[in-house]
Amino acid sequence: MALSYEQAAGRLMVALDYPSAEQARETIQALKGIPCYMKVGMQLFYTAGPDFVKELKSQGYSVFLDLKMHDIPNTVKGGANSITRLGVDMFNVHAAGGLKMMAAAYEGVISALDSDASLKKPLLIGVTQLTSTNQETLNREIGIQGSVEQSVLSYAAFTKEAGLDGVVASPLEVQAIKGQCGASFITVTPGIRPAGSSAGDQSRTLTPGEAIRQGTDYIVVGRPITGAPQPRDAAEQIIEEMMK
Ligand SMILES: O=c1ccn([C@@H]2O[C@H](COP(=O)(O)O)[C@@H](O)[C@H]2O)c(=O)[nH]1
Repeated sequence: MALSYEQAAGRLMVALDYPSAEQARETIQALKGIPCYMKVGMQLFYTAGPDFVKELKSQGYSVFLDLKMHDIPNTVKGGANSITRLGVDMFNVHAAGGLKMMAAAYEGVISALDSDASLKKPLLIGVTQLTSTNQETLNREIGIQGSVEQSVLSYAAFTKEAGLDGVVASPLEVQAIKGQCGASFITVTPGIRPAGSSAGDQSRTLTPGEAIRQGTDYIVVGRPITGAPQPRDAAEQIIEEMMK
């Protein structure tokens, strides 16, 4: 079924990969009124910090804090507790940290919710194989044998077992993930490239329309919007394509 404008925009996550809050604010201003998700990653968070997340929340945005935690379980539990208290709508950990680490992240979320009844439960997502990873990198450099899809599905199974809400994967793996883990298991898919745009460092890509037709829940788009001469026009074109 075709998506409405609101539905499509709500499934678009704009990656605010900027070196300063000021630069991110320019894009936020350009996109004003578009009810998209905002994704804050390492580059922006390490410079602008929790205050910037709070600023986005005060403007009414849904926020995905993409810090991809990967550490010992106790540390990740503490990190998940702090992130939950920040009030984000979604955050993630690397599935490569293992079942215990992911379960600890979940415990961190629950402990934060238990300590403050006003908090909302964020979606907790496991990163499978980065969308920049191709078959050769996986086998030769990362040292995991088998296909990228097999590895993604294996991580997705452990992510589900740990009680998380879904995974980050490429749009190429969405159908297999949904087939294995169920339709309600959330897929968040970067590696989105509108036709004709440069792949850059992304290896496993589809266009916005193709990703939606694969059944993904959220598409993550950075440079095709932030690097466009008119970011608002680029975002509107992507939303239009998602609605077809
Ligand atoms: O596997 C992953 C996980 C996260 N990302 C993040 O998504 C955006 C994509 O940005 P583009 O400019 O559209 O390539 C970026 O913030 C990544 O850190 C990912 O690409 N792949």
